[in-house]
Amino acid sequence: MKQINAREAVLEHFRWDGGHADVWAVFRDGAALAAVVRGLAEPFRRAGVTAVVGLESRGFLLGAAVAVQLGVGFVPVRKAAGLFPGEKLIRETDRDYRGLRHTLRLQRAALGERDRVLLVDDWIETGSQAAAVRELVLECGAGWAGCAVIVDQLTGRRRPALGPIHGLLRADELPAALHA
Ligand SMILES: O=P(O)(O)OC[C@H]1O[C@H](OP(=O)(O)OP(=O)(O)O)[C@H](O)[C@@H]1O
Repeated sequence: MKQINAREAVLEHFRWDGGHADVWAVFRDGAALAAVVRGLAEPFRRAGVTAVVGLESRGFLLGAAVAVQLGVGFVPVRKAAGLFPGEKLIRETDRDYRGLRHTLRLQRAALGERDRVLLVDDWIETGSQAAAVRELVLECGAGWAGCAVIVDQLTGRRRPALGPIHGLLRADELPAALHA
């Protein structure tokens, strides 16, 4: 498979549809998906990461792929619905980019004090969901390695606590023509 640059891969395949970002379109192309996964993993290869955490739903796909790149396991954070066995830690988020609050769940046995955790997601905007994930991770006694995201649109107060944040692109780098 031809190797392409992660940023170029996103810019080529990313779509706006009815005013909404369609990040799934990036994943349909095998070379683009591979480039994005490598690009997300790269800044954290020597960061001592022992586990990747991913948020339902796109964070599941990307997080598991980045975990394989880093040679570590994947830990899911699920939203309210869906079977999720065992003891859970639970956090309510502040309002996210859609004005919604979510109930996030993490299996208590998934992480411990020896872990250093990287959050992988497609997009960060208000950081409300990432902040709740970080609280869950810390409640397990694990350390925080930062965030790897495709699009970094985070401004404001949450940035220092969630960092380092490595984004492949800033939201203002996405082609304006595609906003239509
Ligand atoms: O920075 P915030 O304002 O908290 O928003 C970022 C989160 O929102 C999106 O997920 P979404 O809730 O749309 O779920 P999805 O992946 O199932 O579409 C995105 O994948 C992040 O997880």
